[in-house]
Amino acid sequence: ASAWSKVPQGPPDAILGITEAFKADSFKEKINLGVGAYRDDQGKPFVLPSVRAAEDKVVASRSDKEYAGITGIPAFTSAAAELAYGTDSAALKEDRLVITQTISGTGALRIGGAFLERFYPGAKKVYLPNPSWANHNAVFKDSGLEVEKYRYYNKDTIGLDFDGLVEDIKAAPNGSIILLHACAHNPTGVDPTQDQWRKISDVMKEKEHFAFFDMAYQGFASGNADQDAFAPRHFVKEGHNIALCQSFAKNMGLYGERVGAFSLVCESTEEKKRVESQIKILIRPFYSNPPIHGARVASAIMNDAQLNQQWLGEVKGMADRIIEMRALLRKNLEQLGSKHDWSHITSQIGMFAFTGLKPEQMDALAKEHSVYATKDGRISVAGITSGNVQRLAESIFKVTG
Ligand SMILES: Cc1ncc(COP(=O)(O)O)c(CN[C@@H](CCC(=O)O)C(=O)O)c1O
Repeated sequence: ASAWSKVPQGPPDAILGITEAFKADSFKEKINLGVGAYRDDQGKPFVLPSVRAAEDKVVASRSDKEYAGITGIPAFTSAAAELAYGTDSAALKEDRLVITQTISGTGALRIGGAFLERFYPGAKKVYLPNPSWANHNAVFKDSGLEVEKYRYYNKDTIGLDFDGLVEDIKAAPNGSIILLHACAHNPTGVDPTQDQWRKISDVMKEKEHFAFFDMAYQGFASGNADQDAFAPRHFVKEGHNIALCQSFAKNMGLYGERVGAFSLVCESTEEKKRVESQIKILIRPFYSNPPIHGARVASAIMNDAQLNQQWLGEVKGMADRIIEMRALLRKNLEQLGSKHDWSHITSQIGMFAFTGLKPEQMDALAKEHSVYATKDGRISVAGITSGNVQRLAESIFKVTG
């Protein structure tokens, strides 16, 4: 028998599988609200002009194609660190930060998970918000960590279950690893307020928990990169030595270039050196060293004052279009006479709206209306355009009454 005769058929990916179903639909007015990837008002993928300009510079430089170091392109990682932690960060000034380039945000999470599995002194278990990004579970399980949940979302208020969150964080054994979405929570679009983040930081300090931040949407949530990084920066100011995962897929539109970074705030430069040596030992047998093109483009943007300003303006433009589509969808639903309260569509933030629709209603949207999104009721607002918002509202109205 073949070596693989025992290999079982696996299910399609909860998120990426939606695009496959969308592509298979021949209806010309079909709408894809599945994958969290930005689209312009014509529903087309958007390559930021600042990225095109930076890419032209990179190509014109005729650089060689030598290996990068194991932790990637230094000009990229130092700029990524400044973007995330802020130029005035004590961790940067005191040279206490380990940072490595990674294969986008997923790679950052995986390297982080693998490092914690190998070296975390406490329980090898990570607490994820309920719900969280569909891939978090597998990333940490495959890293060899156990996965638990903490309450995050209140389905009755379609808002944050803050009391439940605090209770579960307090109930976790001291020194637990807690995963936190820095901004634009996926899939709910519900973020703690700054005051709630302050409270979470206090509770986690009391419990000596380890804060593991996933920041996949910096700049993309509010349109302001500093505002979106409030939580990790506050935690570092409060003395938490955090882990942080960055993705440049959404805020730079570098999806397929796979540009990201993983960083760890350490106690001292001496500790940083030891930790960095082990991060390199961990990465080397994984993929040895990262791809250079995307990181060079991101570095060319962040290290050039004019391109960086242009980029930040373009990120704000994307965030603004998302916010506008939220308002349009809510308005259309209300104009159709829907009796439901749709205020969460405009109060949520970032790429996604958590509609509150049930799996069978999401199935109906796909089967009867050619509107594709994940079964949990999440819609990628970036897939909404001024051209399809009316049909989308009508479709949602029909399945929710
Ligand atoms: C919270 C969170 N972390 C990490 C990632 C990983 O992004 P990278 O592309 O590896 O940088 C995503 C992307 N989630 C989007 C995109 C599609 C996907 O990978 O699931 C989504 O949820 O639709 C995310 O939403």
